[in-house]
Amino acid sequence: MNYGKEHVNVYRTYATPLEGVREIPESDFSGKPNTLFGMEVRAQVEGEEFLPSFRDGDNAKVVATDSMKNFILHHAGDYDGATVEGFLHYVGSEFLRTYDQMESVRMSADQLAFDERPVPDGDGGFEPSDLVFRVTDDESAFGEFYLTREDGEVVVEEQRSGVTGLELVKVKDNSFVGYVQDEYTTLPERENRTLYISLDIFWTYDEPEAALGEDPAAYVPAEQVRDIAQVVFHEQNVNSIQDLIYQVGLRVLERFPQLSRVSFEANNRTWLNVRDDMDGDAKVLREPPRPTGFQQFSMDRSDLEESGER
Ligand SMILES: O=c1[nH]c(=O)c2[nH]c(=O)[nH]c2[nH]1
Repeated sequence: MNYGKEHVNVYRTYATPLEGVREIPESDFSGKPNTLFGMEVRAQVEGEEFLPSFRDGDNAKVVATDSMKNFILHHAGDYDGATVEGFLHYVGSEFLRTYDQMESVRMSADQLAFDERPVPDGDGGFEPSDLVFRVTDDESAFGEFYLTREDGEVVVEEQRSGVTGLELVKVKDNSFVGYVQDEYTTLPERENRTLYISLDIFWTYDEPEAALGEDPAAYVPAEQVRDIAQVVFHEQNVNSIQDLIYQVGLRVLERFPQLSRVSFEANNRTWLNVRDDMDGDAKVLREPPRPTGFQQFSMDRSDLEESGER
């Protein structure tokens, strides 16, 4: 039994900048000004006291989902941190502190991305505008907290962070060979395909509080995980999407010892070759027809230890 509000879009200007994150070799991301901090938030609440609203039509304990929306919007103005996860933990905790009938809340959000735009710096070069941003539908940071109350205190039951909606194409140096060949097989083996994937990556911390970003050196920015995926894709000649996401997972666990788990949802969107008379690596490609393949994989630190032993 639960109810809540979703698609609560909130935009906060001049939020706290994210500074002091640890840098990694795969990424030039070292923080962001958060001049424009947007999120699409979802709030889901649970509690035995909501049963009469379902069973008897008695709304005495119901906080209207419209009020939940107002609560989220209002608290975006009071949040003094720099991360999606931090905001979700803050506003989720405030729900539990404000409304006794809420026993637990599941707060999640996708960050709405805005790109800095280059403008002349007056010295012959360019610098990012601090005023004008491009609205994008690029990949976005994701956060989720499931919070409950224990002895009157808010505790974290579950935490998940992520980056979703990555779309990457690698034009060559990907194969897909060696799979089962039987009477149902029509797909030709390919030593050098153009591989197009869409990818969501999720991670959980050993200590869920590290996801808040209050200690930036222990925080894992979605931008850095995105960059790891791109770099591993660039570097490795993989034999499948399965192979690729495993290699990305190892690198993420290696770079961020504060994470206990990383998981993937991949979709194969590889274009189809329409000509076999082109020179060299050149191809002409078209969209693939439905249906589409997917891969899901979850790994923890034991996978990293085993890979070191191989
Ligand atoms: O990377 C891939 N993994 C598969 O399992 C698969 N199956 C398929 O038809 N194409 C692909 N590509």
